[in-house]
This record gives sequence, structure tokens and C-alpha cells, in this order.
Amino acid sequence: MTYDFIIIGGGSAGCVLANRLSARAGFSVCLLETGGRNQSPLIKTPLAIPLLFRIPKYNYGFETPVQPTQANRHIYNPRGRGLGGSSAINAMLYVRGDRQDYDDWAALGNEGWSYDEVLPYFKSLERQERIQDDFHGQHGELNVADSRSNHPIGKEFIDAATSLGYPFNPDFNGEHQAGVGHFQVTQKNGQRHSAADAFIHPLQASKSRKNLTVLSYSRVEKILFEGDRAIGVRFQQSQLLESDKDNNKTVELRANKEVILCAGAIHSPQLLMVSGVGPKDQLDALHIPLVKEIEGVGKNLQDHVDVCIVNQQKRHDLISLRPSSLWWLSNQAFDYFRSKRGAFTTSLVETGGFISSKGLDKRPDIQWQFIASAMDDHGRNIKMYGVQGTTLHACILRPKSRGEIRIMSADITSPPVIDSNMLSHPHDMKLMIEAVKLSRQIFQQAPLSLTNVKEIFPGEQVQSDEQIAAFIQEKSNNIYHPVGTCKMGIDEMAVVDPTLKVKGLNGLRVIDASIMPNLISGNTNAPTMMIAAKGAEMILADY
Ligand SMILES: Cc1cc2nc3c(=O)[nH]c(=O)nc-3n(C[C@H](O)[C@H](O)[C@H](O)COP(=O)(O)OP(=O)(O)OC[C@H]3O[C@@H](n4cnc5c(N)ncnc54)[C@H](O)[C@@H]3O)c2cc1C
Repeated sequence: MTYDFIIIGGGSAGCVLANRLSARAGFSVCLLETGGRNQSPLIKTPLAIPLLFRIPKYNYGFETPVQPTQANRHIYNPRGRGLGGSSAINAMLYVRGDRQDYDDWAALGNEGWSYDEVLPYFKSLERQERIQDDFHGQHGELNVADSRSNHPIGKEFIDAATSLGYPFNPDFNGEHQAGVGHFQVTQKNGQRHSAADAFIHPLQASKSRKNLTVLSYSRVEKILFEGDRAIGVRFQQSQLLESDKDNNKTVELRANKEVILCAGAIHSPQLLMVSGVGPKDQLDALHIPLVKEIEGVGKNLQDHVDVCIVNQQKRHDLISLRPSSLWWLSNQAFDYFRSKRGAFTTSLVETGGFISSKGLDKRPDIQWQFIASAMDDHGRNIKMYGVQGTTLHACILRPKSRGEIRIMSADITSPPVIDSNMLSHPHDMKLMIEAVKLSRQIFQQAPLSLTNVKEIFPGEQVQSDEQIAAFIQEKSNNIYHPVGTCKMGIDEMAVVDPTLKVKGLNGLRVIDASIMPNLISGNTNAPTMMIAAKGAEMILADY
């Protein structure tokens, strides 16, 4: 079979790209996705997020090797599987980052990627429910809404923060990012609106794009080349969840125009490497025939290192498994099934902010995400659900540590090594210590302080900088924003050029979170979709 464009990976970027490319009637487009269609109520119901952390059908659930910078722990890395990709399991926060992030990309030589140049793509994707101004769009496919949950303790968090002088910000994606407030979410009618819900499922339901083929349970194992041109892919198709090799069939597809890799920051470099594109020493060691030596493939891995300040609270309306809370939640469940309102619409993170360690009027370098539940170990520490409490996530926005993705096998089904190497740069630990100190202040302010019982993490005994640093090593994690592993740029470590073409090859682009040269100051879903919208326009302009 032959298509004009073959897209590998139906995640945040792949869904946008498939939608935009197939809008040009003359082109045939095939979207290949390892996982399934992802239309289960578990995915649609926002409060079910913690369950999605446990189900391999929806989540690859990677672990890093032992990380010496994080007390020799394995760091958990959830990644979405199935149409919608990570947008089908994420916390749904709609955040674009800061103007300066994109101006910095452009200053690195990435022509066309300044804030003013990318803003139209953000707007073109967005169907904003509340805000009508120059920063927002009303006619896109992706629904952006205020949370319908609006837990009262979120307002208390905001009041505590504003009493310390942090400004209230009604729109983190408007003119200024700084301040505290409510996050907007990618939800429609109180349900998750993943990239697939916005950009693929409606096309499939209406059967309106005869030129778009979407193949789920189809895992690409290799990009095929003739000389320096990508000419197609080989993939395993299965009706089963996991690779049951006996039942899989191997299929080859050819691309008339381009193969576009949208497998995300972990899988895109892996797929390039198993296909022969990457650092020569790694490919030689695994006897993978070299198609093109590109040293930067898999390098430059960045993620937001994050730590949780957890407090026990004297209240009954927090999310826990205590009897009083379960009674409250059962009433909330009724509200959800009747009118898609109440606590079941929560993405858990409803409020938070962007603050600076250097002073109230400076560019934010820390993000807060506040949760009406006591959480530890990505919500996997079940004991914490026996506590009525709150969690304040604090992450640093522009970490300087860099890790890498490596492969240990030429087999795509063998997980890649995610060596995140967070906290390896001294800047990051220094700023994390500040982040912990600033976060703790919030719980000493009314009204939060009025119901505070005690600090669970870090715990009263942790006071000196050395003790806080040890706590951060023991408890910090990532907040699920890996980027940079096929970075865009004009330097020798760049993998793609500013038009997202893989350097030195023809017919191959990478379009997903992996191309970000530097991590943006916030959550990465909306920026990844913006990259895909801009990428699609650049592709269409070429043909
Ligand atoms: C738990 C979690 C919470 C998050 N919360 C937020 C949030 O609240 N707000 C926010 O903005 N961001 C959030 N993020 C981050 C955001 O969702 C991601 O940055 C974004 O979805 C990345 O998009 P992507 O297209 O690069 O990759 P993905 O969306 O991960 O898509 C990659 C797709 O490629 C498929 N694939 C991989 N390999 C192959 C192959 N060989 N063949 C075929 N298909 C393949 C995968 O199955 C997957 O569907 C969160 C992420 C996670 C995991």
C-alpha cells in the first residue's frame, strides 16, 4: 500500500497532523498507532487519572535506570499509549508557557518560532469557552474550558498565595504568565478532550475524510530507507493489546511524499535509532546498519523535576478513601453521571501558579500545582489515600540538567533506556530548595493554615538546606514533560532543522515534543499541538 504521508504515532502531535494534512483532499494520509482507540469511560472521566497510571493498555509506564542524583531510585515515566497518546492520560492542564520560551528558540537560530510567530497556531487549534481576546481562539477543534469542579480549597490556596503578595492571574496563557489562579483544562462538557477526541474521532464518526486511514494496534518497528530517502515503514499489526508475535502480521507501507515521526520524546529517538539514524557507536554496538550518523538523537533530554509538599488537613471534602470522604465522593459521582459536574470532573490539579524565586516582579522560574488530595509517589502510594490532605507540587520551569535516551536492543518492543539525569546541574537543586521553602510558606497563611494539621512531607524535622536537599533527592520525580531528544536547531547536535526535516535525510520529519530545543515554562501538551499545526503548514507549503 502507498500513501502520500505516513504518520507514526497517534498522540498529541500525530492527531493534529493527521487532521491538518488530510484536510487537503488530494493527499492520502495514514496514521499508525501502537495502542487502541482510547474511548473508554476511564479515559473520558477526569477523576480516573490515577487509574490510568496503572493500566498498561493506556500507559507504557516506563522506569528509568537507577538515578544517582535522586537517591538511587528508579523514576517512573508514564507515557500514553493509544489514540491521543499522552493527552489521553494527562492532567488536561492547558498551558502554553511563556513568551520568552519561544523567543529563545528563535534566538537559537530557529527561524519562524518566535512567540509572535507561533501564537496564531495555538489560536487556530483552540475553542476557548471563556476568554475572548487577542491571545485565544474560538474556532479550533480543541475545547479549552474552566474546570467544572472548582473545589473550594483551590480558592483557599489562591487566597493564601495572594496574601503573600503573589498576584491573581485569571489567564496563565494571556499577556503575562506570572501569578496564581485556576488552570484551564482540555475538557468538553466536563469530560477529557484528548487530541484524538478533538482531531480524529469526529472525522471518523462523520466519515468525512475518505483520504485518512487510521490504523490502531499498529506498532512501527522500522522506518525504511532507500539511500538517504525515507520511503516507508514496516509495522506489526495486531488485534491484541500486547505483541503476541504469533498473531501479529508484518506489513510494509510506502510513502510517496514523507514519513513523519510523531512517537513522542521517548519513542521517536528510539525508532530513529533502531532504523539506523543516530549515534554511530550505539548503532554499531547493536549491529544496526547505519543509515545516517546523527549524534544528537536521544541526547538533550529535559524534564520538569518536581517535588510535593504534602499537608494533613482537618476537612471532609478532600479526595481520599476515608469514610467521610467516600460519602462526599459518592454524592459527587451522582452529580457527574447526571450532569457531568462536580468532583469527578477534576483533573486533580485545579489551581496553581507561576512564581519567581527572585522576586514578585521577575520572570517565573517555579510552577505550582495544587491538589485537594494527599499524594506520594505519583499517587501510587496507596497509604496516602487514608489521609485527608493536600499536595502542592513545585517544579522548576527551566532546568539545566540534561539526560538521554539510549537503546539496548534493535527490537522496538524492548523499552529504551530513559536516563533522565535530573538534578545533575547544581542550578536545579539550588532552585528546588528555594521552591520547597516558598511552597511551605503557603500553608502558614490563612485560610489554608486554619485547617492545617501537620506537614507530612518534607516533615517538620527537615529544616536546613542540607536536609531539604536530601528530601528532594529522596522524593523528587518528573512531572511528565520529557522533551528535546530530537531537538530542532542549526548546531551540530540538532536532529531536525527549523522546518522539522531530519538533517541530511530526505522524506523524513520529526514532529512532536522531542523537537523542542529547550523545555518551555509549563506543561507541554498545548505546545506540542502547536508544533504539529505549524509543522503541517510547513509540509503543505512544500507540495
Ligand atoms: C501522566 C501525564 C500527565 C501530563 N499532564 C499534562 C498536563 O496536564 N498538561 C499538559 O500540557 N501536558 C501534560 N502532560 C504532557 C503532555 O501530555 C505531553 O507532552 C504530550 O502529550 C506529548 O505529545 P507527543 O505527541 O509528543 O507524544 P504522545 O502524546 O506521547 O504520543 C506518542 C504516540 O506515539 C505512539 N507510538 C510510539 N511508538 C510508536 C510506534 N513505534 N509505532 C506506532 N505508534 C507509536 C504512542 O503509543 C503514542 O500514542 C502529561 C503527560 C503525562 C504522561
